[in-house]
Amino acid sequence: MLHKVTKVEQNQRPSGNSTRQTLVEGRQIPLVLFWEGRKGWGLRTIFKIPKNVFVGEYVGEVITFAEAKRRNKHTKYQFSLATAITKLDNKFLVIDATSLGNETRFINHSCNPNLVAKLVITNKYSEHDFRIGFYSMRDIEPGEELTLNYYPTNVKPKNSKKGRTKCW
Ligand SMILES: C[S@@+](CC[C@H](N)C(=O)[O-])C[C@H]1O[C@@H](n2cnc3c(N)ncnc32)[C@H](O)[C@@H]1O
Repeated sequence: MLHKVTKVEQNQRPSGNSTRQTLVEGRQIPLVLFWEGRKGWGLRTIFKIPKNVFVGEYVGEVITFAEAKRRNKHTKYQFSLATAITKLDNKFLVIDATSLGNETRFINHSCNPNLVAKLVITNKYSEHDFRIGFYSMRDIEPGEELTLNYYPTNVKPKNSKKGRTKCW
């Protein structure tokens, strides 16, 4: 699974409602796990979430792309950072939530998502100290499923044909 990481957050203000600050403070919104039929489990909110609010952090084992490929039967909960700046010794990194993770691994894909993934640099002295936060792209109504576009614009999902992306 590839996710679109749209923004690198650096040089945050020391105070104020910055992306980094909200991520470090942790999730403040109650979410529920919901059976979404053919999609499997999904996450829903029970309260309204305003636009630009931190919703959750994608956590798991941080592994190399090579190790992720080695685990190829268990890729469902792998969050690839291939499109971001996080190259380490020329190896792309992946966050694997298969064995260690939280509720954000149940967020399903949509071409019309209500969340966006942001790469948040948490240490101003090191670009390698990063975390992945999910933020609301718009107001999200109570009961709505939380969704993310898994695919960056430059990556075609397996089901795409000649640039046409099948959208769920
Ligand atoms: C990160 S998991 C999301 C949680 C998953 N639904 C579960 O029950 O564990 C990604 C997997 O969910 C399923 N999935 C996610 N979005 C979907 C969608 N829009 N339509 C169908 N299946 C979807 C696919 O099986 C995908 O490999």
